[in-house]
Amino acid sequence: MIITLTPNPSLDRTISLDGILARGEVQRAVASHVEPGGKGVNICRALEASGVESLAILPGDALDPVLIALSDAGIPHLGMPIGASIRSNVAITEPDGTTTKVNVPGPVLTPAQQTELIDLVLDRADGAGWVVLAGSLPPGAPVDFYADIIRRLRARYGSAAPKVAVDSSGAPFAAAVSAGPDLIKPNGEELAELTGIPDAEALEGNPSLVAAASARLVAGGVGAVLATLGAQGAVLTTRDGSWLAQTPPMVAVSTVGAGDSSLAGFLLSDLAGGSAPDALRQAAAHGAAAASLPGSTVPALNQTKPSDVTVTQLTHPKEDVQ
Ligand SMILES: O=P(O)(O)OC[C@@]1(O)O[C@H](CO)[C@@H](O)[C@@H]1O
Repeated sequence: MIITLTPNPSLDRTISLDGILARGEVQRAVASHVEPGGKGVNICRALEASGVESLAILPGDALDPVLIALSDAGIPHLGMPIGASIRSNVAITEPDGTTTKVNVPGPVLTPAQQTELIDLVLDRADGAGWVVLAGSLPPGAPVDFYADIIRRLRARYGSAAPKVAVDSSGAPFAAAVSAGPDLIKPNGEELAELTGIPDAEALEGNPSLVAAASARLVAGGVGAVLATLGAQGAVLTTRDGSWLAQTPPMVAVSTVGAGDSSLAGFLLSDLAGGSAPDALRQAAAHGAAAASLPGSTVPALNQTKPSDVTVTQLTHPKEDVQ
């Protein structure tokens, strides 16, 4: 069982253009998709598509379009009523795969609502294999919101605590990293920010540098770093080493949620007893399959092609991981 917490979920609208996005112009879209979203929600959608038991915990009223869509799709979820609408995020995709995304802040969670949400996660985590803390924080939540959950899960369940994965951004991500989660899933930009590397683009294009930066986080107490690098592939770093996964070149349809699908692929392989390189291979296969689908559509395991993924071991100075 995998529990995800999405404290700032969204209704994702993806608008497809048949040309280039023109700022300041009126343009006609050729298609539009609406899906329940937010990183943890997407992860549960991907796990559910592959028959893996999961529960999406999120703030949201029973009649909110996001919760209705989750019910209609048969995604197990637990919504905490907030008396406000879940935000709507917009993505605009161009034929060459370029995706422009605009995310809005979302409804405020009061301190009492934050406590209630955290208690839901702590209570439901009993016996879970993984708890995934995913996405931005809603306005009103303190930066150590995720870090606090990690510490409280470990205080409550001790050696039986579920493993914790985090995918967020900015200060809340950095604070969570300092609590030593079992897995983090940054993209290149987030990894650069977490490790103080000024040139994110140079980092993304250099897998050995990604491995060395990730190794510093592992040395600091993070269990593993799954860095997703878009077309450059993905790099997994653990105390045992680093591996690079690469998929055949492709033109993306929509990259929205590809990172979430990668994390879902990693988790489902890990739950099935896969080795670190196996889990990385499935993560890359899931990410590529997601990018080939419209909107934030998630692939099922049988839509992914792990045999197309090349996994190679990377070297980085051993002292970096001690
Ligand atoms: O604003 P956040 O919480 O950082 O990201 C939200 C979001 O962009 O993440 C998912 C894709 O990863 C989308 O479903 C959703 O709109």
